[in-house]
Amino acid sequence: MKNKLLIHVRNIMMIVKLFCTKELYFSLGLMAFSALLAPLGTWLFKLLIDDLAFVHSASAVTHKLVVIIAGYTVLKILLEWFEHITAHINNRLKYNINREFIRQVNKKLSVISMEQLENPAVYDLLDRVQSNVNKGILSYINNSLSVVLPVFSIISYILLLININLYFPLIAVLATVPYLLLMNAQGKKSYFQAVEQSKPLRRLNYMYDVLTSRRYAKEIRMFGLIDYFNDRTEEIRKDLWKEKFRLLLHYTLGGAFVDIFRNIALGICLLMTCIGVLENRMSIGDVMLVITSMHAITDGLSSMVNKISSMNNYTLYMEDMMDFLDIPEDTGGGHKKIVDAPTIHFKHVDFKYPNSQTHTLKNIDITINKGEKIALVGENGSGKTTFINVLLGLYKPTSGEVLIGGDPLADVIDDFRTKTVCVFQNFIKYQFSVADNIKAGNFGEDFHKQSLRIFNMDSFISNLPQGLDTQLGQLENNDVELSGGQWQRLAIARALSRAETEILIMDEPTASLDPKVETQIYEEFSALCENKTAIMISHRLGVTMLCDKIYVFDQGEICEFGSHAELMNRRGKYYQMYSAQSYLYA
Ligand SMILES: Nc1ncnc2c1ncn2[C@@H]1O[C@H](COP(=O)(O)OP(=O)(O)OP(=O)(O)O)[C@@H](O)[C@H]1O
Repeated sequence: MKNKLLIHVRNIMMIVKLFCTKELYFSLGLMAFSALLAPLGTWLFKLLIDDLAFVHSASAVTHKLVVIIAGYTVLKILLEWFEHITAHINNRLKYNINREFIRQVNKKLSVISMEQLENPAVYDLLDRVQSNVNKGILSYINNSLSVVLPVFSIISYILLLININLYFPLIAVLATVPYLLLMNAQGKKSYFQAVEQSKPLRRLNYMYDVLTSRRYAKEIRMFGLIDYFNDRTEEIRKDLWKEKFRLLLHYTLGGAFVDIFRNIALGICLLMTCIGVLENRMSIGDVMLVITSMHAITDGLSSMVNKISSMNNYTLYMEDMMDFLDIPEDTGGGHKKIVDAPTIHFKHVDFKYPNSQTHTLKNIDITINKGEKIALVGENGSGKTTFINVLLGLYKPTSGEVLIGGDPLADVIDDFRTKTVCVFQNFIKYQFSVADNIKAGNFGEDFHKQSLRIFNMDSFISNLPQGLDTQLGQLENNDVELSGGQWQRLAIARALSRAETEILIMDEPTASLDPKVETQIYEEFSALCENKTAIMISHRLGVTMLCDKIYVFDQGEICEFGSHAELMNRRGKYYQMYSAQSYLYA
């Protein structure tokens, strides 16, 4: 177990490095000043009571009394002002930290390798980071301030109390020890509970999503699944809360028990002070001062202990943040090497998904030359999309190698990705304007308008209410929702918007298109892919006739390849698949 103090120092340094702003220093200064002024108020109040004890008529209001009341009033005004200003600065501080935190997490998320994202332990960590660390960092900072600040006022109150009785501060400190032990134990328990509950919580959030999301609404209603999902959600929620309530009950009972020590300590000091007043050794003002100071010391210490224990608790969340920042990144190799000729060579590639027992790709050994038009066909689950994932460097081969122009993919991946566009099977339907949807394919930059000429995209867009500026989706009332096929056409237009693309990959490009647009795509195919390497995955074998070569996948292996004519002559798997669909192309 590492030294906790060192861990706190390291965490605070990380926070300061990542998030520190002038607001933090200003807020710290104001809070320290307020903490020093508070005991001064108690002391003025004691003087006031002692003075009053000797005044017997209104006319005898002494000059000293007026000065004390004025001083006390000014002090109170100042303290309240500081409180308001600190609250305002803290809000700005929270906003800055929040913004910076989200930026850091998003930056990291975008470079975590796909293999890591497949790992359930990493997924749990991401969940914990996203749901806890934001809160954790803010609490950590607030707590570290709150640990330091009471020190000033506690010392001032101890000095006030020592004047009355040397042992009172010691009694106050000892009375807080049980609280320290309790808080330490509870902080650890609640973290481990959070870790344990992260999996069922993720399932619960998924169920909420299924129940409330617009995209599932149709199916949920049609299959009458509301009660079924509500019951399953309730089951998970009940289990989670049973455990949470158990821990909360421990907190409540433990808190009630340790409070006894603090109140007994206060009782003892009060009794000794009252005896002192009766014996004329102490004043009435001293009684008020003892009560206020004892409360201030025990509350201050409890709050410090509470904050330290929360810091320990949040240290574990901070550890999550550190682990998160340490997750290996898919930096794309970080190489500046340029792809000369984008010849793709899969050299005896095997691939297995991280959580899978079997290989999804087996001994794939093919070369795709620059400018070739390739079709990948095969039954569902035969490995076509996985082949593309490995080609794009989203997953690394388990064995074998992918070479681009003779260089290992990792060495040229940055340049390869700028020269390659892919329309994924589950492409994103951005709830942006049409123009922004297309720009997303061109690194967010303006695009070449001729990319819209394909299969009448330009006339389709000009018929939309605001043309290229039409907002798509369902975020606002006037947004326009497209059909599945229209979204798919837009996704293809997005892919073609980047003029310098050399490799065009399309996974099921015509799946949602009507036969008219599909035919149009086939007619325009050569123009679309002019001078480009094109790789198409398709179950509709009409497109394969336009390709130079067809690779037939079967259970992760390439069982046949050749041109349409060659494969038809061969009368193997491709022939069977094509014959089954031939009525479509008659
Ligand atoms: N992330 C994943 N983790 C584990 N196994 C996966 C993952 N993605 C796909 N698989 C498995 O890999 C196999 C090949 O899937 P892939 O998506 O490559 O097939 P496909 O030929 O593209 O299928 P389809 O024609 O249905 O799109 C399937 O058995 C699938 O279950």
